[in-house]
Amino acid sequence: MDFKKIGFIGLGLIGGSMAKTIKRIYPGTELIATSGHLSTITAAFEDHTISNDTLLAMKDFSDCDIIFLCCPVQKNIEYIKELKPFLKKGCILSDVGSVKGDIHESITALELESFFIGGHPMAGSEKTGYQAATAYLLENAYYILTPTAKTDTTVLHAFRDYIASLGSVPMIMDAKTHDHATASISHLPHIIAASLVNLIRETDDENETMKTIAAGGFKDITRIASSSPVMWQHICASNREQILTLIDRYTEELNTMRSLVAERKEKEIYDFFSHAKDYRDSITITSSGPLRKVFECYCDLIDEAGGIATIATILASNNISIKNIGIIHNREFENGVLRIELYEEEALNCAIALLRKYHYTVYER
Ligand SMILES: NC(=O)C1=CN([C@@H]2O[C@H](COP(=O)(O)OP(=O)(O)OC[C@H]3O[C@@H](n4cnc5c(N)ncnc54)[C@H](O)[C@@H]3O)[C@@H](O)[C@H]2O)C=CC1
Ligand SMILES: O=C(O)C(=O)Cc1ccc(O)cc1
Repeated sequence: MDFKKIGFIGLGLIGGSMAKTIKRIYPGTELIATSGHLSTITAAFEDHTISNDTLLAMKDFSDCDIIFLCCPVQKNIEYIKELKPFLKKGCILSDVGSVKGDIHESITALELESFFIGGHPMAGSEKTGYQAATAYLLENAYYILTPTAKTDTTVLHAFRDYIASLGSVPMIMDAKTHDHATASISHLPHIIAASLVNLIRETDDENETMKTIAAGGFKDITRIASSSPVMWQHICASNREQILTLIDRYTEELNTMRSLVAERKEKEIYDFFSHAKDYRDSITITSSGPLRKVFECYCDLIDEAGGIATIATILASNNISIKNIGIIHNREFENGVLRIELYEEEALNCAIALLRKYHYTVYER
């Protein structure tokens, strides 16, 4: 299937990243977009991602082969009604929203099932807006597709292959399974992060002692509390039932822990953390998705001129190619450490053994 012209309604972090990815991989595809703000359209026109430089009406999307709805979830649903009269025959209507049940209900009510394939890239960040969009955000990320009962199989496969050609990893499932899973692994965590931040905001003293000394753990677990409030307001309204069930289940979990602490049940408290650790350790951590495994180690730099060159020479003279190398400073390595990325596991293991042989301190994570 040849997708020559693609439209975006909403061009923020996700819509903008989709558009930039498509332009990178298929520079000949014409992309058009509308958004809440003209400045977004101007920016995307000026960087040559889209071909229009004004806000568009729904009729302007009538010759698109694919239309991606990329606004907050309830706004996407509103747009479907407005778009209906202008969908050309064979156009694929899709979305990138974090909730799928609601939009499928509207699609059914509007008898648009043959046009619609729901979508949800499982990547993103706490940032918002076109300025945060990148042509690589969705690379290697799972991209869930939720077809309708009336989606043509050939069309579904063509769309799935197109998503794969953009570098994401398509996964087909039904809307209910999607909403149940995302309520657990995404929606509840965002609620917990925000509630934790609000708790600290409300209980901190006038010197902001808590905010000042907030350690890495607090920052790690609350990064997503910086996400768009309007986006999360829409998600909570749209996946209401699943989220309510999860909040109840989580409240039970907290109450159980509360009782264990109150009753000083040391063995059970140990088990609580130990079970969590084992399960968390079993979750593969990759930089942005399921495919990319990073083969990296961290090495203390000896403070002398040519320190990096010495390490590079040791590796090169043993036929180990370096994929990436650089000094990083973070919470864990405040004074800086050399991050070395290799191409494969065997090379990583050899590099670690070699560097240790030369008395470097090497950290694996
Ligand atoms: N932020 C993330 O990490 C992820 C978000 N999503 C989903 O992607 C969708 C978009 O989210 P983001 O790109 O993060 O948000 P964003 O805030 O970066 O962009 C939203 C876009 O929708 C437009 N918009 C908002 N209200 C509008 C209105 N009333 N009329 C016209 N345009 C309007 C904005 O102008 C902007 O172009 C949401 O449905 C969200 O659930 C999916 C995966 C990850
Ligand atoms: O930044 C993060 O870790 C996220 O969790 C981003 C995110 C937000 C919403 C989604 O529907 C999917 C991914």
